[in-house]
Formats: sequence, C-alpha cells, structure tokens
Amino acid sequence: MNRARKSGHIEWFAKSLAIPPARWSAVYARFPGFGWFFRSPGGDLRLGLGLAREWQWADRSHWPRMEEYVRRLRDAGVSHDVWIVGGQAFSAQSNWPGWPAVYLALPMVQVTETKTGTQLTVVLPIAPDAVPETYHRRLEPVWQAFLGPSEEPVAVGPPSSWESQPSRYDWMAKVAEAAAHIRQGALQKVVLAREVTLTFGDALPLETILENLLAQNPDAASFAIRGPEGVFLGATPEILARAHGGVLETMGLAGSAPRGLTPEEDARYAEAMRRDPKIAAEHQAVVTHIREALQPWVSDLQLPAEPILKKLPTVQHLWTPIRGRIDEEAAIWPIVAELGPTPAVAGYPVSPAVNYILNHEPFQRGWYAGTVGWSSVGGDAEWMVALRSGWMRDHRIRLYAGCGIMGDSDPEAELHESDWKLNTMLSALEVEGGLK
Ligand SMILES: C=C(O[C@@H]1C=C(C(=O)O)C=C[C@H]1O)C(=O)O
Repeated sequence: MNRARKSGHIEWFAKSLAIPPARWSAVYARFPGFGWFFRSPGGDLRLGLGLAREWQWADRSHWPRMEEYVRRLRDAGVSHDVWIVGGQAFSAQSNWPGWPAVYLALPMVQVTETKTGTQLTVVLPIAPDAVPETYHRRLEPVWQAFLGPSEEPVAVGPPSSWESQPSRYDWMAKVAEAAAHIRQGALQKVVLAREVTLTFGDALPLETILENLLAQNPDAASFAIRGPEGVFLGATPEILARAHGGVLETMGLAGSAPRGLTPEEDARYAEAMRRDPKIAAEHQAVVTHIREALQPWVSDLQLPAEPILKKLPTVQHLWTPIRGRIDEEAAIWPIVAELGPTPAVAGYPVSPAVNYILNHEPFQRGWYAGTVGWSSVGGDAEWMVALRSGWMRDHRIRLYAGCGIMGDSDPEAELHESDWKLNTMLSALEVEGGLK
C-alpha cells in the first residue's frame, strides 16, 4: 500500500500460500459473486472467486489487447502462475441477457490444485488512496464461502417440465431445409443446434451438479462461470487452444456416433463412422480451417494422417489432435480470437454458416459453442469450445446440443445424435435415461 501511495498509481499485490485440499465444488457453490470453476482433462483444478479486474467487450476483435494487460501484470512482478479467466459467446449477434459477447476476469482469490499440491493466491490492485478496510471487506465473503457450513448432498430433480426449442419435429424439418440449402451449393456444412429448457420444483443444487459433471466426465474439461444472470456450466471434450511451455495444442473434433451397449456394438458404430465419406469430408473441413487459422502464429504443425477415435461416456467422435510451436509466446490471445467458431460448431465456410445459424435457429446460443478457459500471466493457457453445456438460473436450466448438417444428412439420425450430446448434461442433472 505504501508503494502505491509513493508511486501515485495502481500497484499489484499478489501473494500465494500452500493450503490443504478441499471440496472446491462446495466452496464455489456457496460464493454468490463472480465465480470460476475449471477442471482440466488432466485433473488440474482452478477456482477463482471475486474480481480484481474485469474486461467486457462487444466483439472478439479485442482479444489481442489482453497481451498488453498481461504484460503490465508481469512487469508489476505478479507471479506467472496467476491466471485470467472467461470466454466469449458463439457470435456477438446471439447473446443471452446479462452475458457480454466477450468477458474476461482476473479473479481476486485463486485456488490452483495440481498433482503437486494446492495453492491459494490473493490478487489485488492497490490504488494510491487505498484504505486497508476496503480490502478486508472485499475478501470477507470469499473466506465465508471457504468456511461456510457443509451441507448434506442434495439430489437433483426430477424436472417438472421440459421444452425443446424448436420442437423435435420442427428441428427435423430445419435439418431437412438446411440439407436442401447445402445441396443447392451455397454452403458445404452447417451446424444446427437445439435448446432444451428444463424447469425444476426447487432451485438447482449447483454443488451436486458440478460433482456429477466431474465424476461422469474425467476426460473432459468441466467448467462453471457465474455471471450476474446465472451460471453457465458443462463438460466439454473439445480443446480450442491449449498452450504449455510454448507448445500449442488444438484439435479437430467432428463426426459423431453413439456408444454401443456391448464392445462389439460399440466397434460397429465406430467402424461405420470411420467409413462414412460424408463424415470424413465434414471432419476434414474442420482440420483444414484450423491449419489455415494457425498459419500466422504456429510452426512445426504435427497431426496424424487419419483421425483417431475419441470415446466419451455418451458419444464417440472422430478426432485429429494438432500440435505446433507458438512462434511468439504472446500469441495465445489472437489465436483464440481467430480460431473460434470453428467449422465443428458453425459449419463451412464459417462466415455464411454463422449467418445461416443466426437466421434459422429460434433461440440465442449465447456462450454455448463459444469459448471458455484461462491464460496464465506466464503464457500457459487452456481455452475450450463450450459444448455439452447449459445455462442455469434458479429453477431452470437451458441445455444445448448441435450437429453438423451436410447435403445428405438424415433428420432423424441427427435428432438422435443431438440426444446423445444432451445426455452429458442430463446425466449430471440426474434425469434418468435422458429425454426423448
Ligand atoms: C456441436 C456440438 O458438437 C460438435 C459437433 C460434432 C459433429 O457434428 O459430429 C462433433 C463434435 C463437436 O465438435 C455439440 O456437442 O453441441
């Protein structure tokens, strides 16, 4: 504080200490203000509570400006392990009320749990005229969430009503219409989604739902972000851009099949997916887009010649892992801005596909199929495509799932595919057997 008073401008306070592990889903659920929860596929967990700084923008073109803010934090001596979190909507023209197109935050209290231990960091901007009491007041609710009473585990549901937007029948008609549009040659592929709204008798128990997501999806990134209008959460398998020690990892993930009840049936579904030329073309469009988008920033790109199978609890996909060297460590921000939305969640070519979606989907995608993740001051990052997700407010949750439509897509098969994808969130909500 003395330092800020002397220098006459904002100084950063950032101190870390080792702490014991805790049930972080419970701490997260108890905190009423801005909160961030993220567990990586590898198991590392990041919990952020309260705000030291936030950034809100109306479109994705501002992402590269973050490098300047991060440089200032680095110059001020803030630890390289401190992270910035947030994400963005699928499109700046498809927003949910209360959710900006781009929102990034530097959480005030950060818990990072890895295999080597658990660390708590407090990050605060100290103004020249700062009064110590203000900081106590800001931190108080966070410590209350840490120490709050632990509650008995609560079961979810069952839902009292649910509504599909559009209806199952109308969605199939939209798929047929999109396929006909594609056959006319205007587009190669478009990803159409459904919104399913479930209403419950009681407020939804966030801790239970998060714990279910974590237990049921060990290979996905389980995330939750709380804004002024509810919580957006999910368990997504799709990496948009992950950086570690200057190596960038991303993936093409497109092409879907159900999981079989027996290993034989499972293998049959996988084989049919592998041999389907429509799916191969759909997958290739995604990989090509990613390669082109990375060109200015990443060298030594490595990827397998053929896609690999990625098996998830409710669905299996064709998967092309892609890695390369980031030419300049700073480049993660423009890469995130440039990569999304990929053809895996929009279609191909991307821009007309997004327009088609905006004109034909009867709901706002908001942050579904947008981006969620974090970047550290030191340059490591993990940004995911926000799939298998839902937006929860009190008694209600809106779930989303979409499918890549090509000229010869079968509406009924696509409807079933969207059902398996919805099952990630439905299982976390303890809705038995999904909704049909
Ligand atoms: C759009 C979704 O999934 C995307 C679409 C896929 C497909 O069309 O095969 C596969 C994986 C994801 O990239 C979703 O889960 O909502």
